[in-house]
Amino acid sequence: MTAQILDGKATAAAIKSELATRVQALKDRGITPGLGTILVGDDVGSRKYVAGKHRDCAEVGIASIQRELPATATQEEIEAVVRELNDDPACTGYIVQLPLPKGIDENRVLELMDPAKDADGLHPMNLGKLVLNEPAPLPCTPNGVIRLLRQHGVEINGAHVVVVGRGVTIGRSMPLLLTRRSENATVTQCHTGTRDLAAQLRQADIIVAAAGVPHLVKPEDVKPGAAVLDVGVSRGADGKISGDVHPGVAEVAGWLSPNPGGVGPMTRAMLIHNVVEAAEKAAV
Ligand SMILES: Nc1nc2c(c(=O)[nH]1)N[C@@H](CN(C=O)c1ccc(C(=O)N[C@@H](CCC(=O)O)C(=O)O)cc1)CN2
Repeated sequence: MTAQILDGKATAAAIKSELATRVQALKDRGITPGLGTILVGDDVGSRKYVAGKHRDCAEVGIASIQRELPATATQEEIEAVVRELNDDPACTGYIVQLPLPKGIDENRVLELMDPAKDADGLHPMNLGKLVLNEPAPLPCTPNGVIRLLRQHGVEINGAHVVVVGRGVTIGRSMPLLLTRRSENATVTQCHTGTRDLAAQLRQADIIVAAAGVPHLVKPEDVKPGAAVLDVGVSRGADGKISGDVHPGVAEVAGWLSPNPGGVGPMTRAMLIHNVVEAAEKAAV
């Protein structure tokens, strides 16, 4: 078996094209959405991701507001920029690129954001709304995973999904999205404390690998025909990306998201989606 590719690049391009039409409709009413980003430090990956987010903004007609601080920035300096974007009317939504440098209280920074401008869906109020099933911006990577599966006709309803990872940007909220009535999946969440990960993986109809451990998911751990989403990113000294999924999985899985070119572009498309939705909501 050779897996069908879950093409994040093409799917994201189609979503962005539809969003560009909605941005134009807002502009026709005199409203220009603006995405702000706060980047702290010099992590190569974070810098690339933020640059990609601003390229997407230009592509769909959203204004860009970029704030950068050095790795030595203090908690107070970062919080001052958060307050500035909270108060800036040109900034209709923004994100704080994660992770923040060691020693910075990430949660305090996220809590300080105006929840109405939280384009990532990571403010505690918006995560709480997700738990309560109330409308809120959805975390971008988990939402991108679901859109990618739907676009390629992978059955989520009734599927057993194994999520590997418990980080704030995906692992924590992925099960919440998957177990909504609209998705109706059964989820097992695994992490570094899971005793026999391979045994859990072998039960899965869908695997979402977001551990950040290169080639953690091996071909022999995958049920033939399963859908495998490679979310984790480990970057070598040469800047080359290794995903969480061993390349041999392509011979066993029914569907596989490439990395790069899978969930990454979908994360960015879902961010633009959140910015457009927030601007439309504010315009009513
Ligand atoms: N505030 C946030 N921080 C982080 C998030 C997030 O959703 N919000 N998620 C990840 C990183 N991430 C988003 O910021 C992200 C990861 C990957 C990509 C992407 O387009 N990747 C490309 C490859 C790019 C490259 O060459 O390195 C791909 O997969 O094709 C975009 C965004 C952690 N932080």
